[in-house]
Amino acid sequence: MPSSIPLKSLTLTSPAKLNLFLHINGRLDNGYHELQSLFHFLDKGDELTFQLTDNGKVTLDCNLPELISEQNLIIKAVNALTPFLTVEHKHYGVSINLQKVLPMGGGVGGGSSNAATTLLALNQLWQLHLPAETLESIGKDLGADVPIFIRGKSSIAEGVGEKLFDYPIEEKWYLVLTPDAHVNTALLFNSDELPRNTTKIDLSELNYTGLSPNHKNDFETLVYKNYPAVAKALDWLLEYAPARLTGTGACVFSVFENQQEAETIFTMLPADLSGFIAKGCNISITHQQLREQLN
Ligand SMILES: C[C@](O)(CO)[C@H](O)COP(=O)(O)OP(=O)(O)OC[C@H]1O[C@@H](n2ccc(N)nc2=O)[C@H](O)[C@@H]1O
Ligand SMILES: Nc1ncnc2c1ncn2[C@@H]1O[C@H](COP(=O)(O)OP(=O)(O)OP(=O)(O)O)[C@@H](O)[C@H]1O
Repeated sequence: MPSSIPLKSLTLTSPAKLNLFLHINGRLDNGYHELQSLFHFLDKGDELTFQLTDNGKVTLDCNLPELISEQNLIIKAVNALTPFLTVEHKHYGVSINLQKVLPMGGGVGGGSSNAATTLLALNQLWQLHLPAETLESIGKDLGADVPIFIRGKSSIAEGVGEKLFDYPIEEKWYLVLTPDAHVNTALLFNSDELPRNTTKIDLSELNYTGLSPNHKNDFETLVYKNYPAVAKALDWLLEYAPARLTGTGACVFSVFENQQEAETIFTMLPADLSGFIAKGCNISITHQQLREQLN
């Protein structure tokens, strides 16, 4: 498509992320935590369709009607971009459809991913031409993980999560279990029982080779203790392979060399547990699709 003809619509997958490790290194005076975490993308996500309109209106439709609200991070992302519309484009609106697939409050970052996908899509549809750094800066006010989804590259996060460094790894297959538990991120960060003294890794010496004991998720013990559904899922996975919590949970995952190995374990999943299989990606699927649709 010639670049002079504006796109009328975009359909993009808004992917899940996993925190392959998550170390808490300390607590700052403002209550926030210094951390180090390896973020990797999965090839599974929510489907978002954006239709350009010329009525100045923003609408959101969703397969889960309870998600249609001004609090939805998609709407917040749209609102954060409207000040960037120029006078001649003030009539631009957008009609958005969200097909929610990812578990919510599961540590796979669905809400942050949706916000980032929205910023990336509207930057194209509304022809805002904002550089990635500006989108990341807008995104960080919507959620700590939004900039990572905007960058779209497997990354190590440092500081309170704002310092990002590319960290591509071998792309493998993940079995993710989705326990029926809603963890409260802020509460966990504030727990007296959260370990906060993991030694900071010198990133020039980091050699990530999978779920080895060299790396961990510092929330895991706390979440295991307080959320029986997470404990059950983790215990089940550990029967077959090393397993870990992502983010502050509730999802847990194991990694496999190929799809077949992951499928073999998945077929043994008891009826009272649920999950999915996905491939790890160094480049977010949103970015892969944007490249294809813009060329
Ligand atoms: C830890 C991660 O799960 C890793 O993916 C995410 O960064 C958390 O992202 P999120 O759920 O979007 O959480 P945010 O809304 O940014 O932060 C929720 C709360 O967690 C605490 N918080 C968050 C990040 C950080 N470095 N230190 C903190 O202490 C703060 O109390 C904050 O109010
Ligand atoms: N577009 C959205 N999709 C999902 N949840 C949203 C969205 N917008 C707002 N939310 C709210 O955010 C909450 C957490 O959603 P999300 O799926 O991002 O959690 P998460 O996977 O635990 O993320 P993280 O790993 O960043 O902690 C939901 O319970 C919901 O109330």
